[in-house]
Amino acid sequence: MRVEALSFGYGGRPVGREVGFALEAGEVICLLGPNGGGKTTLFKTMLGLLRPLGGRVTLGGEDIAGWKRETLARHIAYVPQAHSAFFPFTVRDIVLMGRASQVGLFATPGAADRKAAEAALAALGIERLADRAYTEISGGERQLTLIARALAQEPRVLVMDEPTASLDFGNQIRVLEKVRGLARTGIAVLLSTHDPDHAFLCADRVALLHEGRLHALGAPAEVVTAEALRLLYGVEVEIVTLPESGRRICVPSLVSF
Ligand SMILES: Nc1ncnc2c1ncn2[C@@H]1O[C@H](COP(=O)(O)OP(=O)(O)OP(=O)(O)O)[C@@H](O)[C@H]1O
Repeated sequence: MRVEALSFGYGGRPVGREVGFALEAGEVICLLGPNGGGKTTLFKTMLGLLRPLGGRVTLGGEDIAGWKRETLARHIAYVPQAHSAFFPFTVRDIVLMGRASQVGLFATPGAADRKAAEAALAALGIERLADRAYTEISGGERQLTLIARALAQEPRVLVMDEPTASLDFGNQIRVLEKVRGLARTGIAVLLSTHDPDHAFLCADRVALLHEGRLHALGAPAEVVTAEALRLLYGVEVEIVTLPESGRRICVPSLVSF
């Protein structure tokens, strides 16, 4: 998938300008940027939910602007920020809805669809929630359900908006592991996060969105620096390399200490 000189925003008012990058099969790109920085707006534009103010988004060389919703959904899955629920569908039904792009919105799901849904529930370790109402589970459990729904879709590209935001520490790590596993199967993953350590844990490349522009894009060690985090978030951070593993971690400091 390619994003080419993309400008995006609402009602003709740009939030981001001239953003360009290619998301390759089998890679994970982490998008970092401050609150209100335009990450969700970029994603919605990449998914064809918002019309670009300039530039274009292509998949397999074709501009997605002319694609029907169903065609898009056959290739790209979206995990939105965990939302509140209104209809008491079961978790299994929500995950099965991920198959709608494969079977058609009003077609009855077949055995293969049910199998894909069960496999997605198992992959996220939430089989025990399958018969619970989506309106009666926790925010983190909803997030896991939405990820399972995206998996059931069997997409080429997976766009995830802060997929770890409402998860407990264990589930954050398990979801990042899952993301790496998906990339190994050839899926291209773009995810936003507010935790730069997550970029160190799971990203092949990191993109920084600053004041509506792509400030940097590259290997985590090159892009996630103390200077960059100061610029993005206005805080002091030390990047420490662990002696045994060579892994990097971010250690923020409190100014008043
Ligand atoms: N529907 C909308 N109409 C008009 N402006 C919007 C709309 N949604 C968001 N915005 C504005 O667009 C800007 C970018 O918002 P966006 O949600 O893309 O940021 P974000 O990086 O995803 O933020 P966060 O990290 O807080 O989720 C913000 O200034 C926001 O107020």
